[in-house]
Amino acid sequence: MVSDIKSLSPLHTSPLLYPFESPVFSLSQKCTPNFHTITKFSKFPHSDHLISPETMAGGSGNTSSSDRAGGNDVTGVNLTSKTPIFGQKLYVIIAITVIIVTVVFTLICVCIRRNLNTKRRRRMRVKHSSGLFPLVSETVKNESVEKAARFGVFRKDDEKKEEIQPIIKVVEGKIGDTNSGSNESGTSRSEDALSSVSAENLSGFGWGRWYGLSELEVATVNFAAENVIGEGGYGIVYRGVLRDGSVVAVKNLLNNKGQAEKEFKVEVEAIGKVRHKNLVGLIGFCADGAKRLLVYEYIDNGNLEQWLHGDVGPISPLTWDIRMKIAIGTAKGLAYLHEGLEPKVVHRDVKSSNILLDRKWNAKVSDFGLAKLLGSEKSYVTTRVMGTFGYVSPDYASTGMLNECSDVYSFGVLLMEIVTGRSPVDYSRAPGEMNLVDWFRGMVASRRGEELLDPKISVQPASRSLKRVLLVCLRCIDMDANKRPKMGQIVHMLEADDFPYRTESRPPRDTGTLGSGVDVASKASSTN
Ligand SMILES: Nc1ncnc2c1ncn2[C@@H]1O[C@H](COP(=O)(O)OP(=O)(O)OP(=O)(O)O)[C@@H](O)[C@H]1O
Repeated sequence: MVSDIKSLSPLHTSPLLYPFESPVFSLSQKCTPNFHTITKFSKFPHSDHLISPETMAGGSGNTSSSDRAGGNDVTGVNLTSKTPIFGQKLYVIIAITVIIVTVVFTLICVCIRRNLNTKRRRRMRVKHSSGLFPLVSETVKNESVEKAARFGVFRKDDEKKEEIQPIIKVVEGKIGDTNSGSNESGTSRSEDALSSVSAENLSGFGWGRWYGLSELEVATVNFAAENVIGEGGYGIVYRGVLRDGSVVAVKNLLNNKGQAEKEFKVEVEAIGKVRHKNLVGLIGFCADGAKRLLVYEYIDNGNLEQWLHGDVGPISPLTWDIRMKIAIGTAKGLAYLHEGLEPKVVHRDVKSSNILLDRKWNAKVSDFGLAKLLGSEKSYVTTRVMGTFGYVSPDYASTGMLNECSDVYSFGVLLMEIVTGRSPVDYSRAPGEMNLVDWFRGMVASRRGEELLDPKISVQPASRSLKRVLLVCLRCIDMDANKRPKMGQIVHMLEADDFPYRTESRPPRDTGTLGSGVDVASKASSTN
């Protein structure tokens, strides 16, 4: 027994552990006296004040004096003796206690640490959130930016650009001369005036930037095929990325018998200085030898023709409201050309492939290659008939006399295309439906206006809204060019909610002119 005790580590003889040993040192006893007693006991085993070793040893009384003298009289600390706790031996209980205390302590530490980390993270989240939009994880953000860049969808400062775009800058002073007169055919005097503008003195225009050919070659990777956006009658359009990272559209004009030079000058003259939210901005140019290139702001969502006639599935993403937004935007762009500039600009090629769209479905009128300038003192210019089949007004086609009313007619056809989803001329349709204008008039005249709606529009507009738009279409294609509304009026008609009802309440004379959609249809048909 004694040898057993001797072999025990000091920990086992620690007086603090005595309370587990005997009822004498039970936990119910006050701590201090016990501690004091125990300490004293270990130092002075014979003290009178001490509880006898016999008592501590459970009354065995077998402890030798030598043991006591050596300070090892720990008979009361028999670690192998059984305790009342589940009948376990003391050292087992001690070991379990030590383990439990260690585990609990570790758990507490872990909990405190975790709590601190969560608080710190919460603080960071609040710091980075504006509260206006949900936070996106960096991985997702990077992925979408990369994807966008790969597909040329947008760049970071696109939003900023959009805020800058709506600035309307009126052309300062006249550009070139304009003319009118029924004796001229072919090249007009305005074109003659334009031809005096050489590539070398373009810098005198005071707008845009002169790009070096090499700069545009780098931007388009040597005019690589994979950067081709599309090809029109006047050149190939490429997507390019300039040195500063901005994305542009570069039109490489075809140099066909000096055509490039001509188109170049016309575009530069017509829209060089013009800035309007609904007109594609011409931001610069390049003239190098015989080569002529135009640099435009890049519009990232294709053109209206693709969205109306492309493969978009059974339901078009172009809802009625989006279509109206596009129509109104286009009308505003044209209204600016006709009514906001001096000399006014007649576009001459209004059609769906020339209406570019951004990601917010803002319409941007593009392709001013056929544009004509028309001074306020002239009511028309006579010129070669140019434009696109199906959109050209019959009066201009038959006389060659051009003014803004021709654009209004083309806009009317475009609006029909927007409503119906049909092309102006479609040979794949039944004979009575090949020509959109004729079919459209006939349908409205027979009070079948509702059937005109593009079946790919999932949610039908209110009949009142549809009627209003049908009416605008018919007014734009009036056979009497002078009766067609101005583009500014068209903007108001399309934007006004109660337009048809206001006109219905007009006196009979006016009703005869405007009337309801159906009345006008009958009138329009009869004038045809
Ligand atoms: N600034 C631009 N941003 C993005 N795409 C453009 C831009 N300008 C033109 N495009 C696209 O390039 C293509 C060719 O345009 P372009 O104006 O040369 O010809 P078009 O209008 O298609 O045909 P047309 O010669 O009969 O007028 C079109 O698909 C058009 O959508």
